[in-house]
Amino acid sequence: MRVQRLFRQVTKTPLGKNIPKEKREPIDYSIVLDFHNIENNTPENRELIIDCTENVTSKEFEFNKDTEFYLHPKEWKVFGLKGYPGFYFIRSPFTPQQQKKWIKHGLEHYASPPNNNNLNLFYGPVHNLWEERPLDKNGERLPTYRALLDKLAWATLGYQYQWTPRLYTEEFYEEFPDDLQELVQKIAVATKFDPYVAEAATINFYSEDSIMGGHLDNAEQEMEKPIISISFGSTAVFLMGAETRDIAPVPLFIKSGDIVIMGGRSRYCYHGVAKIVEDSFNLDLIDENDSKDLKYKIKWLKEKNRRLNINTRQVFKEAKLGGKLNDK
Ligand SMILES: O=C(O)CCC(=O)C(=O)O
Ligand SMILES: [Fe+2]
Repeated sequence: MRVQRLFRQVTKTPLGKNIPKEKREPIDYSIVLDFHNIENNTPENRELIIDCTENVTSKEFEFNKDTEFYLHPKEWKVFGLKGYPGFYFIRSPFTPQQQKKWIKHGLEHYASPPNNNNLNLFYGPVHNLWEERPLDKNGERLPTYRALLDKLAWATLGYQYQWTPRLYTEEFYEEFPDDLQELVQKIAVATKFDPYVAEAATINFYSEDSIMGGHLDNAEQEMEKPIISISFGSTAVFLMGAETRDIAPVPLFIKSGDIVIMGGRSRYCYHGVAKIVEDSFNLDLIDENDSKDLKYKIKWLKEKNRRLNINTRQVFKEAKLGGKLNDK
């Protein structure tokens, strides 16, 4: 993906010396498609944007109400991308308060045992990533497991994806969270991908220097159902590629709360994250009145321009959800 290079900042001099952040050559984001600011797009990108809001939100959904987890669907703004039938972009359908609910869940439950994460591989199950530790012998409070938190890169829900053999097996299954299931099933109804059962999810934790190389998600037996991807925190430049690597991808911004649905053709396309935009953390998430715990998590996200991405998949053609669906 050559486009990827456009978002790579030069951080070192030719002699290998670090260039301080404020002295680095700024990145030019003008070619990045922005669903939040339609008028500001280049004419080429403007051509690619299809407003699907009417089609999606004028329907009478049985869930036509706001909840503590998302806004009323009539407030949703939904877009498609020309040439990618089955791709949808929902502009954040969450208030800052609702975004924080998902962030809290993501950081507390989704990233903790029995769900697998990248830390477990080295350190065994870490149950208390966020907890304050007991006072030390001088009565000083020890910090949280900061060093470990800094290394948190991914967690898995439902059928636990096995990264090395690149597969899911029925034996590695953990309960899929109901709130997330509920949300993505509503999104699937709205975008006509129902029935949809999220059987697995990956949670990705990005920080200011993270990228995700171009890849295909094709370990799922069921490829006709979309990947539903929800992000919080800082803004990413996402690259929506094609079926082969030699076709240039479309770069687009994903901001805090935005939802990307990769169904249809886009389900078979390469994609990746080229850049976490500098100083792009969603400042609406900062609220002095929040609990101490929540403020700590938000501060942790903001300090390294972090981004939390949750993406769900249906794994089996006949959804099994760990045997749960057969019990009914
Ligand atoms: O972070 C994102 O927006 C994309 C993540 C992704 O493509 C994946 O986890 O497979
Ligand atoms: Fe992916």
